[in-house]
Amino acid sequence: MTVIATESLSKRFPRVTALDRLTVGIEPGVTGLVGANGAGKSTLIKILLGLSPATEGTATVLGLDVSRDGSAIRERVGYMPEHDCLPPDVSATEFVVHMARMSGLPPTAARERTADTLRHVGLYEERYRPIGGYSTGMKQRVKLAQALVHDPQLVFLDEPTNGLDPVGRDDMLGLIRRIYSDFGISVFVTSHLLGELERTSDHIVVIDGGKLLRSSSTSDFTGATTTLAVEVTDTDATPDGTGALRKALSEAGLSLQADGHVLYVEAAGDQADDTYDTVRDAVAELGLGLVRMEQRRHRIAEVFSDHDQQQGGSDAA
Ligand SMILES: Nc1ncnc2c1ncn2[C@@H]1O[C@H](COP(=O)(O)OP(=O)(O)OP(=O)(O)O)[C@@H](O)[C@H]1O
Repeated sequence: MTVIATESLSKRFPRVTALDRLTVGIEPGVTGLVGANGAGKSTLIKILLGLSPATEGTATVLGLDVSRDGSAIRERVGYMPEHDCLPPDVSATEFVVHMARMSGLPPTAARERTADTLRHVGLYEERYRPIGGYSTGMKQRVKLAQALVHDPQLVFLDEPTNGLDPVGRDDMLGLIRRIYSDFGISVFVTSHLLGELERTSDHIVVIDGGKLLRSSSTSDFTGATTTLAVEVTDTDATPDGTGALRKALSEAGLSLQADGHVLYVEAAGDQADDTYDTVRDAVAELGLGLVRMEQRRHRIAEVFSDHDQQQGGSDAA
């Protein structure tokens, strides 16, 4: 089943086109929407929630039409907004129970679901303290809890790692991953940071200036290359282990490049197994320690820079 589908979706403000004929289909799972500030991410979420009308085109969420069925969509979907929107004087429990009641849960179910959800996001101990005294990370967790409390089929998370330190970011990304793996709730999460979506999402949609740049599975983005990354330790006998290995592999006829302590060795086609053996034997012969030998993977940032270069090339032509 397609969770989200848009067809030539556009949103024009008087001075700016926030979405420009966006056509995309999203399946169940964790999907990352990546784009720079102003790319149109929040605008898309607001249209998908039925909160803001599109200028042109159509969109469905869980098979429901955004232009007609906004309230039915919002019953089935959770939303974690980007900006701080929490009342400072109430506790996490009071706030999340209130949001659960607003979503139509009866009082007892609202209390039970609130306790479960706050436990899931790691706020159980602090749940009776006023939100005003919470750290940014705790506030983000309250926003996540209120998006999950009514047991939606899908959640929209708008920049959930905003303002978090590296540890808080990792924790939040782990929580997001578990929303789908533990509860089967599909996730549509936005970020301007490529690396975090690469780790968290099954599928990635990239937009820029409201236009679709690419939509594909994360493994397609980061697909393994035919290059082998090799890193070795130095020894007393061979103080420049990388240099010695580089020389030995060149002499063995392999094509390679060095980047700091990492050697990138071409291992394409039928010769790939032989290349692995040659590297292994050379490392053993030099008496070096092998830190890693693995297929190098693309990083999403490289896919972007390739794309930029292609764009630049065609513009110039
Ligand atoms: N209500 C509005 N009126 C006029 N322009 C708007 C409005 N909302 C958004 N825009 C413009 O539409 C473009 C896309 O904004 P949007 O908030 O969707 O981007 P975003 O990708 O979510 O970025 P950010 O992460 O900075 O929020 C921006 O140029 C923004 O200034």
